[in-house]
This record gives sequence, structure tokens and C-alpha cells, in this order.
Amino acid sequence: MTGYSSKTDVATANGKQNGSGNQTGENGTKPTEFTPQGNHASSENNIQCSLTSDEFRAVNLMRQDMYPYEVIQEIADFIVKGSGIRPKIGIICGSGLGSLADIIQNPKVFDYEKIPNFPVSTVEGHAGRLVVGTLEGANVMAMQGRFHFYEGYPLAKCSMPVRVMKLCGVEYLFATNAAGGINPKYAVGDIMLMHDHVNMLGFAGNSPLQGPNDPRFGPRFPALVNSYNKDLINKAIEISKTMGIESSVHVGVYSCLGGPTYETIAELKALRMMGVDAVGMSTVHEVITARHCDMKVFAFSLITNKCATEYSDKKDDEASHDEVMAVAKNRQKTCCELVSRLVAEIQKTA
Ligand SMILES: O=P(O)(O)O[C@@H]1C[C@H](O)[C@@H](CO)O1
Ligand SMILES: Nc1nc2[nH]cnc2c(=O)[nH]1
Repeated sequence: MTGYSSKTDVATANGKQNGSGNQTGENGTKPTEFTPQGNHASSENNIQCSLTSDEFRAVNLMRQDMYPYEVIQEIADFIVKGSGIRPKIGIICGSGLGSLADIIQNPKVFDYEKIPNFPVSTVEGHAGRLVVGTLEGANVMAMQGRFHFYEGYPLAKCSMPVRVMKLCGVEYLFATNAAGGINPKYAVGDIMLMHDHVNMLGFAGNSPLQGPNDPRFGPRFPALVNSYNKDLINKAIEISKTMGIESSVHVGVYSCLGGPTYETIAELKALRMMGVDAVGMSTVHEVITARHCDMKVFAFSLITNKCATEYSDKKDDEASHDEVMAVAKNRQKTCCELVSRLVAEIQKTA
């Protein structure tokens, strides 16, 4: 694991304050040094590496998997001061659902590259911007672009922005995603309100909460049985009725796999046997992180493709990111309306 244990490590990992690599860490050890040729060498065991110093820093930055409370606080302060807004609701836009952030009024936009210590988005359909403003009179912040495990980011890094949201003042997390429909009753374009999940990455021993626990965020052993807020699910169902889309809205179980491959038929059969209705590559670690710090969670999947669960299913049932993006684009108006109306409900009762 490439976590860091001191502030010196934070600086090193980000190549910011420690660019020369010449500082001594809190534990007295010298961090990796960068030679003038661009190669780096450990002063203690003289390990040589063919990466240039910039490449080494980039890899380090990507693998950085622990963010101390103080670093998260600095990022949150940067956003709150820069926007002049303390958001109450945080929205994570799924693949192709970036328009959820476009409906925010009086937006203050932060490119991820310009936010200190923030990762960058590498996936098509994830713009890589944080948008802060108002929606239906509520202060909100939206991630137009999330981070996935398959991009090479550790889970703690994928969901680090959720902790930033928390320290910005966010009480409600709205997490959205594009997902494959496994439940045979689901059609492409349907919306599944998440009421539970199966954490496949957790089964494999991976968690965003792995490593030392900071009790300022939450407890060592958080319970997850009530992760998806029932009031918000019920409100969303009511809203779907007023929108006339209730027949295409379901309540179901989501599972996140590591990706970037879509699933084999045997895997999809196994997931179905486990009670999974929709499968994707995100959200679960964000929800775990949000529940750990006691945020209320609402999450939904837009079903962008139907998963083949029988070998006799047609060959053109193969998933593709182009299809995912196209379906999300088609359904973005409906998703935006659902989100706005739910935000309005929360704001009404505030
Ligand atoms: O960010 P989400 O979970 O919405 O994106 C899904 C999972 C992969 O990133 C991508 C595959 O098409 O869509
Ligand atoms: N894992 C996974 N992620 C998706 N995202 C959109 N569709 C799918 C899918 O079929 N499988």
C-alpha cells in the first residue's frame, strides 16, 4: 500500500512543496530523491528507476490512497472560500449524466486540475469539474466527473471527494451512475433507485475505509444496513408518479465491480443469483464513505444497457461505453428533473 504517514509524504506525493525531494520526513527518513538526470534513486538502498521525476510524481499522485483530515479540510476551505457557498447537497454525476451539474444556478466552476490535491478525471463522459451554486434554492455542489477504481485510483482516493463534500458542509449525497440492467424486468432507459448494494470489491478485501481510521470522519466499524435513506427513496417514488414515469422507475440492488471490463455471462448469472438488479463500476465506495461520516444518501442507476444473462441471448447484447453515453444523453432531461424535484423537497422541509 502506498499510503503516507506524515505531512512530508503528502507534499512528496503531490510534487508540490517537496519538489526537490530533499526534506527529511517526521520519522527521520529521507524521502526518495530525484537526480538532475530525471531518474530517481533512494539514498538508502540506491534503487534506480527509469521513470523521469515527473512520471514518478504522477504515478505517486495516482496511487496516493490516504488523505489526512487536514488535507481534506484544506481542499474544502479552498472550495468554500472560492465559491462563497456552503453547500448542503452534494451530487455525483454518473457517466453521461454531467448535465445534472449544468442545471445549477449561479455556478462557480472549479476544474479538478486547479483544486489542490485533487485527482483528475480520465474517462470520457466525466468532464472533471466541480460545480458549486444553487438548485431550487438549495446550496449544492456537483462533481461533473467521478473517479473509478479501474482508472488506477485506490478506492480511498476515488471517494475522497465525498469527505471534501462533508467538510464543505454537505449533509445529503446524491450519487448517480450508469449501470447494466440484470433484472429481466428492467428496460434500457429505466431508473433504479438504489435501496441496497452488494460490495463485490469489499468481498475481495478492498474498502475505501482501509487503513488507519480517523474518528473525526466516523467510527472504525460503521454499520451499513440503513445506508440508503428511505424517506428520500419514498419521496423520489412520489416524484416519479407526478412526472408520469413511475412504470420505468424501480427500487433495487446495485453492485460495483472493478471494471473496466463489462461482465461475462457467468458473472452476470452469479450476480443475479445474489439478488443484484443492476451492475456498474462506481458508487458503492462513495456511499460507504458518505455513511461513515453520517451523510444521508440517495442514489440511483440509469439503466443504460441490458445485460445478457443467458448464453442464448443475442450477440448484440454486448455492452459498450458508446451505448452507455448515448442512453444517458437521451435520459438526461428526466434525470435532471428527478434530481431537481428531490432537491426542492429537501429544501422545502429544511
Ligand atoms: O461513473 P459511472 O458508474 O456512471 O460509469 C459507468 C461505469 C463505467 O465508468 C462506465 C462504463 O460504460 O459507465
Ligand atoms: N460493470 C458495468 N458497468 C456498467 N456501466 C454501464 N453499463 C454497465 C455494465 O453493463 N456493467
